[in-house]
Amino acid sequence: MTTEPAFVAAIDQGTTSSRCIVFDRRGGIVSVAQREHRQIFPRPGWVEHDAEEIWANVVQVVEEALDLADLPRTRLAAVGITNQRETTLVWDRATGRPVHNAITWQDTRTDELVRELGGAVGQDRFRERCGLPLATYFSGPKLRWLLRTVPGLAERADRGEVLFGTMDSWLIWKLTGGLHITDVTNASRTMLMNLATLDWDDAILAEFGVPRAALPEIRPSSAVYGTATGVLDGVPVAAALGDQHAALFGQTAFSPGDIKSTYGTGSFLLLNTGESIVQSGHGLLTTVGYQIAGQRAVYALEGSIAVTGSLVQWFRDKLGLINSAAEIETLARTVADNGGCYIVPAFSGLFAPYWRSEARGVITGLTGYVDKGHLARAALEATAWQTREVMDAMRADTALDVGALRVDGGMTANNLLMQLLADTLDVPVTRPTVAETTCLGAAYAAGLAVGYWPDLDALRANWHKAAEWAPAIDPATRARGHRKWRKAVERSFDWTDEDDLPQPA
Ligand SMILES: Nc1ncnc2c1ncn2[C@@H]1O[C@H](COP(=O)(O)OP(=O)(O)O)[C@@H](O)[C@H]1O
Ligand SMILES: O=P(O)(O)OC[C@H](O)CO
Repeated sequence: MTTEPAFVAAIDQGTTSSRCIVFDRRGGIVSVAQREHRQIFPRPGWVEHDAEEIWANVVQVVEEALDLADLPRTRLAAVGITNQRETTLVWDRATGRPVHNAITWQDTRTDELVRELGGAVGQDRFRERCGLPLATYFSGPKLRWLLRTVPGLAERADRGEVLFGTMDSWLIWKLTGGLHITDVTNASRTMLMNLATLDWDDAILAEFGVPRAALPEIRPSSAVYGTATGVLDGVPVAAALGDQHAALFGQTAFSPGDIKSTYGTGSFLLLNTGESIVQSGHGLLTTVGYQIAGQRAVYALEGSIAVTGSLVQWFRDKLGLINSAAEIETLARTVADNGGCYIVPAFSGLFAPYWRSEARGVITGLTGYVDKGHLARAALEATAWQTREVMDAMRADTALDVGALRVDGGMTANNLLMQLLADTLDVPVTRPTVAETTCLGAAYAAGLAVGYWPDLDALRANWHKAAEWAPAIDPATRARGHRKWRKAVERSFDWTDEDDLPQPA
């Protein structure tokens, strides 16, 4: 029996669960294990995670995935990490204990602090250096909140006694027994990293009141950081990427103009812009796509959409119109079109390209003719139109020829949605054979770092199209739909008022 390392593992530490997948050399899935963790809601708008619980889950899913594959850890050539982005943790350097629960990316407790940091100049004050608008979404404001709020923490951070990290850093620290590292993609979501130098930006650090002593070393996404101890004893820890960046890598979107969209609870489009740092004039984020050790970073433009799959969950859990997410397709297929109805799911404002926190959801175009089938269809169309607006922004920001859209994520099981996307975008939509592109991307980056895969071409050769949808509606129908969608979006604006009561979590 051979004992050569012949597999690569990926750990995906997501918003609702942690997973481990073992892959073979063709990028095929050998085993999967997954565990959910608690969502902690201390107050309306606050969402925390217990980092110790997450670590315990990670250990369990790694053990389970190895057991299921019937593999000892010695058969792993490397492990790669991918993670929910922006979620912020501070822990004690000496004890390794978190000083506070992790503050997640959806948490809006820094609303006021963000307005204060923006001052008269507003949300784009730091954009040129870090690629991001000032928003509660990113790690920097969350870290500032912790340093200001937890008694004695700022002084301890100055003395280097406590460490900041996103979930990649936490897992690398735990896996390696004490290396304090992050990768360029995760660092690019903090607001604290300068996109051009790929180092922490001293001027921003000073404004946010963050000492360098608390920050991890920034490394490429694909590089050997160290060797694991404990559950993966002896296995090289060789990659880290934010989950959306990992999906870009897993889709082998390595050339400028390549674009992927991941359809889960929300949706995230990333467009590879090569070595160019493209500043968006149309509401997109500039971010690092990935960096391979010894090479220059590859940048990306990102369009983040807050609500897509969660609208389907709302149909199921709050309206009771369907029993499962998949049933939305059956219901939407009972009608030929949306019956004039449009849904803008601005449940907590609108992200890209609008960034309107005061917007709220609307259902518009209602007549007595509209039935639940039309509503279901409008819900799917909302995902398509939101994607279209992000792609339009990408086209406006770059001269890149955006070809087919590579899709992945839970919603891509919906074939009607895939056709609606192709019709709305007027580009082909392709779905790969391996839908787990996030884990696959982390595995690819780790395998590349240890020579398990020789180069990007070997990874490209692993990508196979499972299905493709071509645009099939006439331009006049598309244009009419677009016009109506824009009118519907405008009706969602300016909804919240100063004296609105906070909504319970
Ligand atoms: N057949 C389907 N049609 C439409 N939406 C779906 C379908 N299957 C799953 N979803 C939606 O996809 C989301 C789950 O996708 P997943 O990739 O697991 O998300 P995440 O990684 O964000 O948890 C849920 O919001 C669910 O409502
Ligand atoms: O864990 P997910 O899949 O919900 O992704 C979260 C994103 O990384 C947030 O930016």
